[in-house]
Amino acid sequence: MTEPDGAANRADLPGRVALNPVHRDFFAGGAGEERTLRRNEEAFAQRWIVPRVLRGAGARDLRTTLFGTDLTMPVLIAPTAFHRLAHPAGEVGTARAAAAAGTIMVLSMAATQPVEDVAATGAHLWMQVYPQPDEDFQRHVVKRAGAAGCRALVVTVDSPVLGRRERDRRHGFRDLPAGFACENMRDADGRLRDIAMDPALSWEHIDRLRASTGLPILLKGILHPQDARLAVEHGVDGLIVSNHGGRQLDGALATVDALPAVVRAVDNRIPVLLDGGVRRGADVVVALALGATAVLVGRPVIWGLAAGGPGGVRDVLETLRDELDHTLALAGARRPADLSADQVA
Ligand SMILES: Cc1cc2nc3c(=O)[nH]c(=O)nc-3n(C[C@H](O)[C@H](O)[C@H](O)COP(=O)(O)O)c2cc1C
Ligand SMILES: CC(C)CC(=O)C(=O)O
Repeated sequence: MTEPDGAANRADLPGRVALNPVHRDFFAGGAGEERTLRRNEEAFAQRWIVPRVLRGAGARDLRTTLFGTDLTMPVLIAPTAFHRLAHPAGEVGTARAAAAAGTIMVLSMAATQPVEDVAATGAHLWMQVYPQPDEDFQRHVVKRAGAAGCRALVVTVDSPVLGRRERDRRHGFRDLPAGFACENMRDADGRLRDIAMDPALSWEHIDRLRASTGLPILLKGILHPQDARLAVEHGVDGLIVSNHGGRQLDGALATVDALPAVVRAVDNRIPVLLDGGVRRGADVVVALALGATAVLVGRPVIWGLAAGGPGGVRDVLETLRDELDHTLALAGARRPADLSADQVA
């Protein structure tokens, strides 16, 4: 998606705040040569919808239910770090837009505002966590998220180490500036912890997490069908096919290319979601037709927030809703479930 710059950073639009170029590169960038970042969008551009006709489909119904939560559309907000660097309204602003649009926001473990404040918007929230090797601390974070009202846990499993983001390296951008903190990384005494990434973690960690919480658990960052099967065996409730928006393993498979094999491996036992490169209603239709229950969007939400605060995020979500509705109509479907894989070439 085109990054806001130049004219898009004009200060004369409501709620618009010029984005610091270092922060813009943090949001926009990917790992290495950014091959996977580009490929996520290209892979959607190379999928073609085969419409069905004369099906009497009538008015569309985009409603979707995930783990008992009713959504107005199958488009969710992916967890992304540091929203206060995009706009002073921060994660609370993004959550206001999610509440207004009737969808779920996945709150990043690297959010710059406390989960309690974000939940106070009334938005449906899921909490994203990087599995923490200090499991007492992890249980504390999970308990706090549950107490605040988060309805599911999204465990990001594609980050045994942090990706090499060359834009950040060039800028020397390593951490949040003074005055900002990852507010959900406080321990029981209020002290801030760093987010740990640990290449030694294994399925046993997921088993213990599974045993420690009644919240539904989704694994985010699954690309291999065998990992999808293992996730089902380990009692996971949902999967997010994701390569972290090309920010972790550069050279990783594009998500829409990975989706069909994961969907086959899961065989309808749990919902499969997808993120990475979803920019248009047609992309949503392709992912749904290939078996995704819903999709998530990352950078488009950040650009909306930077451009117009909560109203900007709302515009992004409503544009996706309109495009999805329109594309479904043209594809001959009333509901997402009417789409089938033979409608994608
Ligand atoms: C600026 C930025 C920060 C991100 N932070 C997180 C994060 O804290 N946790 C996480 O699991 N994924 C994170 N992601 C990955 C997103 O959840 C998602 O997988 C990705 O952005 C989807 O691709 P898209 O941006 O092409 O829509 C981040 C992505 C971006 C762009
Ligand atoms: C601060 C990081 C842990 C979050 C991030 O940039 C990412 O997950 O891509």
